[in-house]
Amino acid sequence: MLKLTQISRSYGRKTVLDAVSASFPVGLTLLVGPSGAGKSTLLRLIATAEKPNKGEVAWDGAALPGARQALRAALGYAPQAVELPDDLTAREFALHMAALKGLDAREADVQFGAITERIGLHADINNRISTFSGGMRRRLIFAQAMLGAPRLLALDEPTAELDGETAARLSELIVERAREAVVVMTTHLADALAPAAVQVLRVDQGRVVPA
Ligand SMILES: Nc1ncnc2c1ncn2[C@@H]1O[C@H](COP(=O)(O)OP(=O)(O)OP(=O)(O)O)[C@@H](O)[C@H]1O
Repeated sequence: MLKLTQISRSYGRKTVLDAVSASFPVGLTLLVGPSGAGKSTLLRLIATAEKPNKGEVAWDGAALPGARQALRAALGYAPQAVELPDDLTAREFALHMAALKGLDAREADVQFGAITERIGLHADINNRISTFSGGMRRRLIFAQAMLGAPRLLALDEPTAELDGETAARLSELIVERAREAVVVMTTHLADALAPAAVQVLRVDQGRVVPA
């Protein structure tokens, strides 16, 4: 379980999140809200890619920073925009990410094969990332986040830029993982996944409230 208590985050004078409290149990939590509302900011705070100005993040009942390593060890994170190493093949990149997570290389390779098979990327895993389209890059970012069966999965618009069928395949994997993991996902298209979610939270004007 992930818990945020009275979290605030500002950029300069702009307060993006204002004393936000929320709990994220095992299952799928969807974060919705208008563009620029702070959904990605909230996800970066959860993924420890950024620190709040105020407030507390707790994982498994223990507060950060003490619990930061435990949270990171449990984390799979698919940010919205990230620069990928164009010279590597998708598989090389995935194995690099797996090594950073401390996963066994052979096991990670098998997992990467299975995940990419499910999301229609398998035929391309030995191709250089430089040849990848936007949708292929997004699927690769998603696939690396899923390595190691993370107990905490933070996904920023994972189905953006994907066609309906591919988005549905990703969604299936997300829902499967959410059976045993805390999954927090931002989306502009909550309708399709809302029935599978334990909660839908709306981020707007500094607040996070049930949608
Ligand atoms: N590093 C930063 N420096 C300054 N301002 C930032 C930074 N990151 C985010 N912001 C601002 O914080 C606000 C929230 O941005 P965020 O990306 O979290 O919104 P979002 O809800 O994810 O939007 P979208 O749905 O368009 O992805 C925006 O006004 C954005 O300009």
